[in-house]
Amino acid sequence: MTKVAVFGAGSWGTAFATVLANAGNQVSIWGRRESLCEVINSQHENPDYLPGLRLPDAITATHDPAAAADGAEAVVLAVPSQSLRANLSEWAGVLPSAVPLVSLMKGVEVGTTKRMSEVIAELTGAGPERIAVVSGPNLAREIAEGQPAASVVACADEGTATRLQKLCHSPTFRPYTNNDVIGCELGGATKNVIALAVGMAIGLGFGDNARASVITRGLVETARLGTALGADEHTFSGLAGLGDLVATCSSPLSRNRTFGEKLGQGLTVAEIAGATRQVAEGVKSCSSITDLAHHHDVEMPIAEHVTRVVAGEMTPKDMLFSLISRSAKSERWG
Ligand SMILES: NC(=O)c1ccc[n+]([C@@H]2O[C@H](COP(=O)([O-])OP(=O)(O)OC[C@H]3O[C@@H](n4cnc5c(N)ncnc54)[C@H](O)[C@@H]3O)[C@@H](O)[C@H]2O)c1
Ligand SMILES: O=P(O)(O)OC[C@H](O)CO
Repeated sequence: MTKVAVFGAGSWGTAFATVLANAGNQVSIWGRRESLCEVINSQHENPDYLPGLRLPDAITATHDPAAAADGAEAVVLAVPSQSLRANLSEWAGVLPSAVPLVSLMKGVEVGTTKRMSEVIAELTGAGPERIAVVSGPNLAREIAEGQPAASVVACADEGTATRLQKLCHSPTFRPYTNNDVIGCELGGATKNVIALAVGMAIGLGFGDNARASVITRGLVETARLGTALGADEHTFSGLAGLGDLVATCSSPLSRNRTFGEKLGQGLTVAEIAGATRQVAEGVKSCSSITDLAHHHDVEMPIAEHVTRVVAGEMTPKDMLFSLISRSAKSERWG
């Protein structure tokens, strides 16, 4: 049986471990809290992130990164984007030197504006043929419940992507390969920011026209940034683009949409963040995505406005009416 290591015992790390186990692999999860690892091993459940769901027997958890990585034929990384650099500095010595490193993360590093695959390359020295990304419409709870979903395994090396595709193709999870790592990562990170805006519209009591308008124009600005950075524009109409954007902006399970909804209802960033242990990546990544847009001279009005709301410089209501009142133009991708 193939062993896969999953670093991160949160919602998605645990749900993706379930996919891997259901696809026939032995999975070792590294968890930050020893007490949670003990509960996963003894009760086959992750009560903090996926309460009430029984995990497959092929999943075990450990607080020891060397034990998690030992003998693994692939290493999956599922920690918050902004902690990845610090985490990899600690783990670099124990990660196997020749196996694929798979990012499940949907964020852009604050300060450096690096995508997660770039942080992985910098910290581990791995080449593009070893670094992959899994991204798509994959709300963790639904996946862990065994509800059907598709996703994308992106890697510059087709052979690596195909091997990883086989590792995670389960009876309910259908992965497609893609060689556009940049597009898949930017699709995943930017949809979180658009979901914040959609959530704000919902929190303000606006209806489906407002949501659909933000989703559609959000996809346009995501593709605009992506193509400026070298992504394939077709990626944005695929699972890691439109697919993930629609799932996230439609689902009450989305942490980013929910965060936006609470902003729209008048709560502050500090109040909302203080009330949850889960990460809403868009709250930090909105500023790095806006920075990326500035560096590449790309117009991203929704991301810009969300960044201002998160920084406390604008209210959600002012944001939506400011977006509407921008100078009128032609509908186009360029
Ligand atoms: N939850 C989903 O539905 C989902 C789906 C696809 C992708 N993702 C992405 O996966 C990544 C992980 O998200 P998640 O949903 O598992 O988040 P989560 O909030 O559910 O869990 C985060 C995990 O990281 C750990 N953690 C927090 N701070 C840490 C630190 N400084 N060092 C190490 N570990 C730390 C937490 O203890 C927890 O185990 C994010 O980038 C997210 O966007 C999530
Ligand atoms: O709960 P969110 O908002 O982090 O979104 C989860 C996934 O990324 C959906 O694909």
